Amino acid sequence: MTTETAAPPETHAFEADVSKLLHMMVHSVYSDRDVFLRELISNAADACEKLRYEGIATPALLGDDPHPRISLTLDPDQGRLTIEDNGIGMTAADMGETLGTIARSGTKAFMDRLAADAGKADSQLIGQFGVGFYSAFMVAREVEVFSRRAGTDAAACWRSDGLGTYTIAPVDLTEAPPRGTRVVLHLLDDAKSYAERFTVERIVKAQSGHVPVPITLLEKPDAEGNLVADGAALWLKPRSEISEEDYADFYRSVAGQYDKPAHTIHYRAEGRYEYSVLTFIPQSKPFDLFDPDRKGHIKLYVRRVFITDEAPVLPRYLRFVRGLVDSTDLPLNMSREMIQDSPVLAAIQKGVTGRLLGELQKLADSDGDAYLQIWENFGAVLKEGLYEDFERREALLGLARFKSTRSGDGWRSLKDYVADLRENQTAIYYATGNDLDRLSTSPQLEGFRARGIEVLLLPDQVDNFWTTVGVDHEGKPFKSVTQGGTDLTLIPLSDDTEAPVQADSDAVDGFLAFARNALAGAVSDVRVSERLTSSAVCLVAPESGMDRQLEKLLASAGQLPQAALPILEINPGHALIQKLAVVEDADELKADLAHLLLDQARIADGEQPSDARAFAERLDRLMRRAVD
Ligand SMILES: Nc1ncnc2c1ncn2[C@@H]1O[C@H](COP(=O)(O)OP(=O)(O)OP(=O)(O)O)[C@@H](O)[C@H]1O
Repeated sequence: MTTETAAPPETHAFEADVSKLLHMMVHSVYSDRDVFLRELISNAADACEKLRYEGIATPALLGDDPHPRISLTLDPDQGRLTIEDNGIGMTAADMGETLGTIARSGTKAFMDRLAADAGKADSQLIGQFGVGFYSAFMVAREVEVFSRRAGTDAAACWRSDGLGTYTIAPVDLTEAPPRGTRVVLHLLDDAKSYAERFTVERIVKAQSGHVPVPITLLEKPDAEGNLVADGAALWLKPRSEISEEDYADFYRSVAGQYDKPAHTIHYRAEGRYEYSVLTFIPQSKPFDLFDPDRKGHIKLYVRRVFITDEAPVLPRYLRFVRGLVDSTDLPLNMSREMIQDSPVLAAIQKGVTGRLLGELQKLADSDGDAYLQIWENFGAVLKEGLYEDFERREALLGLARFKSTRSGDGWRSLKDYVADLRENQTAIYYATGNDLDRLSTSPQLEGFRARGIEVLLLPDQVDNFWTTVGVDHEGKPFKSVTQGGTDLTLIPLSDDTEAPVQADSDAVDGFLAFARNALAGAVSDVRVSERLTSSAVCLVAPESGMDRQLEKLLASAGQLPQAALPILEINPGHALIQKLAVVEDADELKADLAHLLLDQARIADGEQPSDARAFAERLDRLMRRAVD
């Protein structure tokens, strides 16, 4: 059988982004060029898995060659390395779509980072992201891809020197694999060692030993092939037979990560449903951790057949976990969409989520330092579960670690917090913000410090949300230090704290009334504070109102028409307030000072004065008075 080969190759220009990427690859100073082989083997394995999946519905695609395989053929004389698979293959149109554009989401993220770094070709970045097919140009002066899509009678060749253009042309069927893809690398002079057995074998063993497709190595084009990786599914082997390196290697190939796993969880669930789980918690934050789509990365297999990595195997707040679940019970011939809605998948999700949280708790109990490393990387994501997963809120609260007015450089658990509750303390106090340093010096904390009451300092955006959903712990509600009254007076001052000086309350009341009037429209009330010991003023939210930080966040996102007016709290023991309270007949000065005090409280909260011009004028008047 032959195809029409007369058509001349069509020349195409790479997408602008691809050209940029290629330029970088070619001029890369990245020392670990070996990664190109992992990328190409992983593409070949993906192609085999895609075929395995399509072969379920259309067994004819597999023909008389049902077993997936990858071969690596070396040609040291010609300086060539060929990677061939009998997977799904590509049509000429597929090649145009996938090998001239950037398909890979990781590569897109890589390009974004590159753009953000003003085009600096940082070799570290290549290592961090991996850049798929194009990494071939780190070692090759020319790349040819011969491919034949399963079930078709046509083959095509893609060819490029990586310098701006590529060609696609139909080729005779004898030039392509009977099914699948052959990638031929014409190696650069300084990359000829990639056509040597020793080098290639070492790299495969180190990087791709656990891809679920067997890999054979041919030392020369016509040599006998040697098996260098058996394609056995690592996750189905007993734990006792798997070394830490095996796990780390598998993690890198399954997760496309370049670090080591911080924690590995491998087990087989037996009972109503049977499935194997092999998951990893990365050691560093993946680049897409805070992408808005919050996509998970667990691959779903059914009896060793890769089905999808889009299924919601884990809740979104566990999206940092990498790995796979292989189910025995899901039917293989179900569409991906139906699988997503299947009760079996729901049961698996429940089981795996519970187990992962349980394992994290075990780690927290047995190796606090290792656990804290995980929390530091992923705590902000796990806390989303406090908001979204009511059923596991207790478990998640148990896992949560916090910075607090007592944590110093360490972290505090709620168990620690509750153990140190002060007499009469009925709530767990917290302050939210986006800057830990500013939070820890905020005036609202003064009264709590004076009473030795610990305040949790919550700097992540998600903290503004979960704290509002009625969370409590051991019967103690969470309460914002900037919200409503505090009843702090019921809690005694610490022994080393002097009782605040109380000013003549009539005079203070008079000033409060004056300030209420002067600041009408800017605050909802002006009142005496229990929170302050050294600062003169602070702003708080009304008792029934939203926490101030959340309100600001929602208002700035346009989700609140207008933030509610705050309450200005005044420290009656503060020298300035005491003096101000007894000033008579100087209403203009007192009004200026009341406004300046309000602006001062806003600034302490990380805000701007409400009217910059009026603020400057008031300050100007005051400074003139001071020097007159
Ligand atoms: N051996 C192959 N067989 C079939 N298709 C391939 C093969 N190699 C590459 N491709 C196609 O080219 C595309 C681009 O490959 P590339 O490695 O750049 O990204 P990717 O594999 O899609 O990325 P990711 O690893 O993030 O999924 C692949 O998605 C696939 O469609």
